[in-house]
Amino acid sequence: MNFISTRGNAPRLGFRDALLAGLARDGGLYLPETWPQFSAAEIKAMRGLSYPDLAVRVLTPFVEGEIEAETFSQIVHEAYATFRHPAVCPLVQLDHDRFVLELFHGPTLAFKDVAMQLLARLMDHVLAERGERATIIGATSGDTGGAAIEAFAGRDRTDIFILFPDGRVSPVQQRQMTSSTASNVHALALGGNFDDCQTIVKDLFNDHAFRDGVALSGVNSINWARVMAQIVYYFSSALSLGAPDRAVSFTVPTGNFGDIFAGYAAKRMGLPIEHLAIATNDNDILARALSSGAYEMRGVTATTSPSMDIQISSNFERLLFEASNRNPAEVTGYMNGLKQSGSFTIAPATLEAIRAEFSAGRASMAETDRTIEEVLASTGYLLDPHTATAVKVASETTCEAPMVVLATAHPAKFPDAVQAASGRRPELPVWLGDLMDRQERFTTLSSDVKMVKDYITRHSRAAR
Ligand SMILES: Cc1ncc(COP(=O)(O)O)c(C=O)c1O
Ligand SMILES: N[C@@H](CCOP(=O)(O)O)C(=O)O
Repeated sequence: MNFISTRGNAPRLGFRDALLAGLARDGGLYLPETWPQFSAAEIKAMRGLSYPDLAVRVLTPFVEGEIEAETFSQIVHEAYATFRHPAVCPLVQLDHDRFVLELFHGPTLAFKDVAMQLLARLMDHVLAERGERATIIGATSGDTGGAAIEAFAGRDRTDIFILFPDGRVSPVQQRQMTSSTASNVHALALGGNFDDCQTIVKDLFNDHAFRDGVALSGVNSINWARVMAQIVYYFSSALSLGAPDRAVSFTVPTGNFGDIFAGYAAKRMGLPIEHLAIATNDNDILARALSSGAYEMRGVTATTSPSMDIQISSNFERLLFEASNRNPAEVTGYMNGLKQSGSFTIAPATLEAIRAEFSAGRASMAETDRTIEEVLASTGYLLDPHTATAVKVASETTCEAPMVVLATAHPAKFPDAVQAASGRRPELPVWLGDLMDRQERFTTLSSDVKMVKDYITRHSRAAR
């Protein structure tokens, strides 16, 4: 299996090189040259597999020929042994046709752990095989950072630098990033918002001398392996609800579009998905884009679902590539427009192709609060604010198939917002009970690419 860039001007890579590359050298995002296919009979044969065994089955086509089968299976099993629920990603029924897919049973209580625990082990394996080191960079609006730090802490072949927007993440998210005692971890608090952090990350990848000089690698969902790992829970939940004999729909709280793009990938691979609904908060650029065809940046609003406070939704580029019949020139035109003027207009045929697969809706902060309160009152289930945006959008989505809402974070990551909405204060699990007493260690920098570059050059052991 080879991987190609959405911008059509970077080398095709095998899995291991794509894994280490992060962003393609032409500024695009890698994705598989062709989608692996599972027949209905093959999907039926997946019923009853444990989550790690299912992950091996679903992901093998992407890594075959690049990572030896037994090694891959061992890495996958180790990754999911870090989860505190035997099902890894359990499905909980809210009422007769509404389900919540709990993705927060990993070490940092967010869906990011599902991919990050695997990614870190895969990178470690490839770097050890090659006798190399790498500099890992990531931008976060709160959850990616904690999950990446947890997964990479103490790994000898990597130094990790996480850029987070100062004052715009929840106190729990911040402490998860800043309380690591590992010497290879660097939490950097930057002025500005998540988009500013993400832009710096992309600028560093696009500076080829710097990128090569520090062996830069990325852990955001611009890295194909992140999205790849997230495909598995679409399979696990759909299988529990009767796939392939019955179709399933999903509503996904969306920011950078990595999670929902994994759902799209599952569908391309043969999983019967009727509908994919994008849920946004007040930062509703995706909902506006699907409705009008104009992807237009406005200022970022700080909300009670901070991890979705995003305007530059990176993986939307992967969808534009797919929906344009894999036309790199069209995608490059859109991305140039976004860089130059903060907007682009999606061509009618491409927009139609997107609308055939996706719908989108938004939940304001007041609507999110009301949803948390109502669901607690009617079912006894406590939602986090990100998941609540999706429950609200799911309630407005018409489809035949049962609806699965992705629960992307544990409510205890956002105790103030959840308490304000519901009157109930969610507690951290016992094993994380001392988190807020742990010592913080982080560096504050201005949102300036040169300062970040200097900091990394001084602290990365991969710098040549
Ligand atoms: C809790 C939570 N929900 C939803 C999202 C949005 O996911 P994605 O960026 O993959 O669209 C994020 C951040 O990515 C998140 O941390
Ligand atoms: N919401 C994310 C933003 C980064 O998304 P990613 O999936 O591309 O890493 C976060 O919590 O950091």
